[in-house]
Amino acid sequence: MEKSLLDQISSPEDLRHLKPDELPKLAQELRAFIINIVATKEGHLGASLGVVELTIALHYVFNTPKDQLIWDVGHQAYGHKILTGRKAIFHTNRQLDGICGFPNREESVYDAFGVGHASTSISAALGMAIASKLKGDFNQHHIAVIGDASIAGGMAFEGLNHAGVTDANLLVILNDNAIGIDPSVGALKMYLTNVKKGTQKQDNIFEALNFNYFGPIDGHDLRAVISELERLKDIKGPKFLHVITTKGKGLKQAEKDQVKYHAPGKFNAKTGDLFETSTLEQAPKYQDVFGKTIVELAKKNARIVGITPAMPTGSSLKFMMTEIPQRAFDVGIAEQHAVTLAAGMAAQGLIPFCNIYSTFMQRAYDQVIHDVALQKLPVIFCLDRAGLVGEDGATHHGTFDLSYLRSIPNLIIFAPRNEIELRNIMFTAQLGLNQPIAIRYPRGRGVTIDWKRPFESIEIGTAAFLKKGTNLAVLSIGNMAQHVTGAISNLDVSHIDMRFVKPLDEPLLHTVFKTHKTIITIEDNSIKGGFGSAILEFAASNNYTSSIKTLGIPDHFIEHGKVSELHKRIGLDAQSLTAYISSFL
Ligand SMILES: Cc1ncc(C[n+]2csc(CCOP(=O)(O)OP(=O)(O)O)c2C)c(N)n1
Ligand SMILES: CC(=O)[C@@H](O)[C@H](O)COP(=O)(O)O
Ligand SMILES: [Mg+2]
Repeated sequence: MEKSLLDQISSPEDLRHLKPDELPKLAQELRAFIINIVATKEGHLGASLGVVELTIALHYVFNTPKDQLIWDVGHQAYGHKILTGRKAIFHTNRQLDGICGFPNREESVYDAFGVGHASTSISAALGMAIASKLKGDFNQHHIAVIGDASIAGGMAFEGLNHAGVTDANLLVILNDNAIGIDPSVGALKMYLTNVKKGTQKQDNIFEALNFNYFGPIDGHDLRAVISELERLKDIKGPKFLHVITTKGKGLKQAEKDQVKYHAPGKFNAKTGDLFETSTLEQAPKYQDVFGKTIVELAKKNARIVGITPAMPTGSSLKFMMTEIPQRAFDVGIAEQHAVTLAAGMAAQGLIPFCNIYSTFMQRAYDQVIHDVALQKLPVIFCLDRAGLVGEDGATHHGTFDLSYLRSIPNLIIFAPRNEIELRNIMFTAQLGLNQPIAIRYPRGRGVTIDWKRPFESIEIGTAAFLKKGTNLAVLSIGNMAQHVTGAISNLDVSHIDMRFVKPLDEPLLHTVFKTHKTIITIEDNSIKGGFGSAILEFAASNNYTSSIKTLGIPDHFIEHGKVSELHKRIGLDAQSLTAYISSFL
């Protein structure tokens, strides 16, 4: 049987030997290959389908890996991975010990920069361009490919602003498909829509920033994209190419329902139809408990507002955006702005629930300290995707929040062990705490099917004694309590769900330390500086000499894989915990 074009490509070198009129067939094959693998192995789909032609054109025209190609976020880089020597292992994408779902410098020389979080590509590419120049290499190209939602992130603008006053050999390609995970928002989106209509070319915002602006061009017209890139190669200095694409291109359902097919889960590769899994008799996702509870609370309390930076679907704030649109805000990929916006609202007496994935909150650290905590503004942070998130891997695990938040004065930190606790702390927080609170909860489903129970308020700084035993006490935080409950069912040990990392339930801790010789802390946050560290500090400052063991995320970045596999690997699954705890009895 004749080899397909895709089978003949083990590196972009091979691609560059193809004739231009062979490229559309290659695009077809590449698209089919991505669809086939993602249909069974899961992952991000729509974004990679949308840039198939652009990916081929970039590797065809530029001399990668010498020329540096940087994908913003990197969820659209599947075609890039497949064309750069990873076709044979692409079926391991995002799986334990398989390749990473995002470009990763350790994985390939073609992955010029590690990504996962949005809006970093322009700064990174500019840094490389400046470095090339300082090293005396004037022939290297530096290309950042950034989406329309990511270019609205503050950091992207900071990069453009700097690049515009340099003579760096930088090409920024805007992949404009008018959608992020959810529809793009904001004035820039409206501006780009007008540019596409041809009404706003003369006062081009990118030209105003000293970029040479080209486009917009059809990003699925391979011939047009290649000829434009060839032309731009010879133009020095900062250049901007505006490319119009369709997210999900080539799969009917993915083009039609771009939100669902951003990362659709398993689907039928032939028909494109999703495999619906029954959710009957399953506990709800934490995100849905958040989304439904905020609506319930906001209907009774007109001061409640909801904020999400570009994750209405992922956070389930979309429920409030549908039911109470005037009080629910998607601010785009703008975590820093989301936090300070919440601070401003709180300063005026509103009750903002600011929902940010734990990993993306890392972006807004100064805003949490300077704009919220220092002024004791009662913002309610809901940090979704805390702990290990699974297949997105190291860039996305929410395993640092307890460490980076715990040192901030005035901030209450709470982690629910189940959905009821999440509801009740949301209820408690909106009653008025006069200070900010961070509520962190995990990705995925909880444990309580009948989660919608009447609200009960939670006394700040109180733990829950779940099991009484002798000599050894396990102190857990958040949904790690579920692992511990499973692990100790046959052991004579105490189990306390501490609930609050700050303030700690000190009266209860005094009792625990006085009555147990061994204390084991368990968290799905970094061991360094997290919940266990708080207990160590408590013991040291009270001169307790009990033996304290801290379990949690070890001091290295955790790879991708199923959450259950990762927990097992680091000894946080119930079975490993049983063995560990038993060794002290
Ligand atoms: C700092 C940060 N916030 C949020 C996200 C989650 N996220 C991943 S992709 C994405 C949308 C990106 O849209 P766009 O740049 O237009 O690319 P497209 O998916 O359309 O190709 C978002 C919000 C992220 N990765 N990083
Ligand atoms: C690429 C990216 O950052 C998002 O698409 C992320 O993968 C979403 O994660 P969830 O699936 O947990 O919403
Ligand atoms: Mg987009």
